[in-house]
Amino acid sequence: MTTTFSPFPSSSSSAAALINHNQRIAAVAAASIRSKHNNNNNFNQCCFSLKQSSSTPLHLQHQDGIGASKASPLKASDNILKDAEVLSVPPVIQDIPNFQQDTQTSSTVSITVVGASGDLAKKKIFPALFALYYEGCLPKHFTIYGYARSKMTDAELRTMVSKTLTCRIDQRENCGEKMDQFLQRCFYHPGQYDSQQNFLDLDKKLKEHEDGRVANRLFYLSIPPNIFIDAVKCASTSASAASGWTRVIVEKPFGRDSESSAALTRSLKQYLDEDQIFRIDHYLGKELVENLSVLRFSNLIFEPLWSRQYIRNVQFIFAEDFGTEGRGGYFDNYGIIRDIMQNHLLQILALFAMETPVSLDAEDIRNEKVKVLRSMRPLQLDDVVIGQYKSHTRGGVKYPAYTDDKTVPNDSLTPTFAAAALFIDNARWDGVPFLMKAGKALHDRRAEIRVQFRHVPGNLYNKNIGTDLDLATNELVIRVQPDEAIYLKINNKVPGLGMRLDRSNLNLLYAARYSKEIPDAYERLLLDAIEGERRLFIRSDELDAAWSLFTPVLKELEEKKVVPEYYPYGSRGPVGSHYLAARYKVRWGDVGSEQ
Ligand SMILES: NC(=O)C1=CN([C@@H]2O[C@H](COP(=O)(O)OP(=O)(O)OC[C@H]3O[C@@H](n4cnc5c(N)ncnc54)[C@H](OP(=O)(O)O)[C@@H]3O)[C@@H](O)[C@H]2O)C=CC1
Ligand SMILES: O=C1O[C@H](COP(=O)(O)O)[C@@H](O)[C@H](O)[C@H]1O
Repeated sequence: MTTTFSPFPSSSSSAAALINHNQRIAAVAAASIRSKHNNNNNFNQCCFSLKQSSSTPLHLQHQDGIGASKASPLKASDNILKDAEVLSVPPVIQDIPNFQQDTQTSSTVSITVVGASGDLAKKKIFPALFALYYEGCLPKHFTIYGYARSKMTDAELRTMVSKTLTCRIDQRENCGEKMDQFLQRCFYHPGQYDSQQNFLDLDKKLKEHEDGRVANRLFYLSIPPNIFIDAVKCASTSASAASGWTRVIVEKPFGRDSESSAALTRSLKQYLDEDQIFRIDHYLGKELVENLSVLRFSNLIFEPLWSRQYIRNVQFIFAEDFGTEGRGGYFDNYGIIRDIMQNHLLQILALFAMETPVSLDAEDIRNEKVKVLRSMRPLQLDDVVIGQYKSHTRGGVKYPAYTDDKTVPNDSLTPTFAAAALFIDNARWDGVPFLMKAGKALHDRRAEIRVQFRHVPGNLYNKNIGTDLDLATNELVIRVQPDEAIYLKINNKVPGLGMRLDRSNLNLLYAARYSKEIPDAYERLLLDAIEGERRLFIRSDELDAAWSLFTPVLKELEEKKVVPEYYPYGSRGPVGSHYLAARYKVRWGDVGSEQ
């Protein structure tokens, strides 16, 4: 018997019954198809995949037998959904993921982490690969190679990687064993990034592991951008897959302005086709960013409000409560606008503001995102405020200034904070300010989207609200991190005989609602790259459009040597950001007691 969570009241709703019935049928079908395809492989016990073949419409696929067997009644008092109960789009099983099919034909995937000795590889890439392995999401035949100039043996790489691996809080079972098994699949090849011979030697080793199977190869460029092209050239000419696909994940920064980004794209395309290039923006892999489209397009209540008619302004806020510690050398050449706004925040904005795509196919979504970006006005200098953190002593602890970093010049004007007002000149968003704010060394860490709705016209309760109508407008907050949540601020009557209103939140706090730990963005993105799912990766025309919005103002800031407003480490950032917001009659939603 199957227990399916339904949003409708028990069996009284025929619509609910129909959905449940369809889900059951689909789940049974899924289980039977899976059992055919899962023979002989141990993977895919709990991975979801959103993948569309070229010929079939897109469906959310359940690859784990959800609903097929586990019965776990939902207690009225227990608001936490068990994995098996999560409501999903009814699964229609028409499209078996590539690598599930691959295992049928005994293909392999070799993943080479180029720059394996580096910070990102240790912090994110190896742990994400292990998490995928742990969850049974990697194909049966896979090999992981670390590649870098540092001298290391396989055993040394394994020791290095093992220090970075953790088990999920809710899945510690057999973790040590799984780690050992995973580490046995990790190898190391030392080499220069511009040496064809070193990559030929890697190719030989990969072939030995591939053992005559159809060989798919994924290269993850986790190296500084100045050596991207050398590595791509060598990997593509000397270590491409002979029989299967070859894909390359490219890390940001994708250039530092329109020209350098276009030059990078041109160089990459000398060696790779666009569909081999996976430009990563890890914010697109974050759970709540993924959920943005679900929220909009699968709930009737939001989409009709999603326009200038009801939305006063939208805010994209990124804050870190630590400085550039350890990355000052990289950061000083880029600054916060390039590091966070031009990519992470702008990508979220595009997803937020796009029209309904024709389907969930990668190209349909990316087409809509490009249209938004191309409808935007290039950012004006007047609409930007920049800041840089300075040293601050609190509680006897001295926090450094940005320029205290040895790798940062003493007279650096590089912004570690920026606020900006952007506009989308299309019918849906004409005149709506889209405000962005991003900063390091601020008082807290957060990433969120805030949607402030218009005032209620002729509000009967205005006199109960007080003079500040702005405070009484509805606000939808999508908190990307930390403590993932979606909440809607509403006005509510305070219980009692009088008529007093207050603001309350309709709150979906993920930790209270879902028991499963949220996967790291890199897990989702690596899995997608292995599956060939491009939806969450940046296409070259998106990148061009994104750069053309920011390049002129970045040039102006540099040419005019605009001095940033200095703010103390651990503060709320420059006051200039409030003046900027006020110019557009906006108040930042993250300020004040009721956030
Ligand atoms: N670290 C992070 O949090 C994030 C990083 N990124 C991006 O990911 C990529 C990798 O970042 P990260 O791991 O921090 O980078 P690192 O500076 O740690 O470099 C990675 C590896 O590249 C090699 N390397 C470093 N500098 C040079 C050089 N000048 N010439 C040749 N090889 C060099 C080193 O390996 P060896 O000496 O062994 O060859 C190093 O271990 C970068 O593009 C970065 O912008 C993106 C988002 C976040
Ligand atoms: O890309 C980057 O992102 C990190 C923040 O990522 P998060 O997932 O930890 O929020 C930021 O610290 C870094 O400067 C930037 O390059």
